[in-house]
Amino acid sequence: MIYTVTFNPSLDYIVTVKNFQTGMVNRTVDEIIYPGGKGINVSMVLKNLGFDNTALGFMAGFTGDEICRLLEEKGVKADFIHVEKGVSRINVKLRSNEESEINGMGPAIMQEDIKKLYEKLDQLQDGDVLVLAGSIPSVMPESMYMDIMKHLEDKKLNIAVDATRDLLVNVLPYHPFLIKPNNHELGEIFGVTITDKDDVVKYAKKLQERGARNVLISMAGDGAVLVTEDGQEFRAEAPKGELKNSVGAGDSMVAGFLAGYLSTGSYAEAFKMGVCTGSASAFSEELATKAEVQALLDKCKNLF
Ligand SMILES: Nc1ncnc2c1ncn2[C@@H]1O[C@H](COP(=O)(O)OP(=O)(O)O)[C@@H](O)[C@H]1O
Ligand SMILES: O=P(O)(O)OC[C@H]1O[C@](O)(COP(=O)(O)O)[C@@H](O)[C@@H]1O
Repeated sequence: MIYTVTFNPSLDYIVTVKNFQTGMVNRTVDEIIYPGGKGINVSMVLKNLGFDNTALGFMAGFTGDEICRLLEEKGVKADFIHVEKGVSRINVKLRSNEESEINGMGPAIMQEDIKKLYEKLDQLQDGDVLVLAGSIPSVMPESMYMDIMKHLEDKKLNIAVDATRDLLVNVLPYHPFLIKPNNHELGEIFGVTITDKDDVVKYAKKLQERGARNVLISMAGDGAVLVTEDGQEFRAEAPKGELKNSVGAGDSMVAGFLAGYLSTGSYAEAFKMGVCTGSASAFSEELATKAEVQALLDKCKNLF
């Protein structure tokens, strides 16, 4: 089975404003709400690609109820823990001359809620895939994902982690199957700015030296790089197309990579599938469908 964990789900409120001006009243010309949060997006795309999975995590308040309702409407299996205080986030994605995001910090999660999550995770079996993705509420320790991996150390799981800074770096000694920082997040870890693919490979390998098995680095419109545990290295330019909504492109890439790997056992195929799923979501208003991904795979054979 595949499980995703989203500590900090969201409603993504995507608004378009012409010529956004700070300090002024701005009015939207388009607005839409999607369920979001990194693990949830991975679950939705895996479902679109035909991979049964369960979304785990924490929900709170009326926004949490709406996220659950939207997921049910989409047929995504979910088993969330409802926390007592606060509300799940509404993350604002502002599209104007530039894209800006305001992501909330999320409601507090109590120790007894964490205990309930561990009870669910204790049901995982050898061979299962677990995705730990996204930020955690600001009051929680940056060791959270590491603590989960440590707790599950005796099971033979493939664990993917998509997080930033210490939340990610702390898991490396526990040998995550996959990590997927983007090039900016990779640079942030080492205190450098990374733009070219030689540097991406250099720093991705440093994360492998610290324990990561496979490191997938996304570079938005500049493509992606993968370094694998068996010493292979893959680079690709991004597929060309009209950018419609990049929110969730990274999460789609994680879902595509896992789907590709689970169906073929090949890192080359997983990489292609990851890149094309990320781009198919970027070229679509909503998250990529299987047909959109397949069309891009067919069109982009020359990129790989
Ligand atoms: N503008 C774009 N054009 C083509 N592909 C894109 C674009 N933006 C994102 N993608 C695809 O989605 C993947 C993940 O995007 P990225 O923005 O790097 O992730 P994240 O959202 O995690 O920062 C990229 O590697 C690429 O394949
Ligand atoms: O948990 P974080 O890091 O605040 O990110 C949450 C946000 O990221 C998203 O999961 C999208 O992520 P990507 O664009 O990186 O794929 C949104 O749905 C959500 O609002």
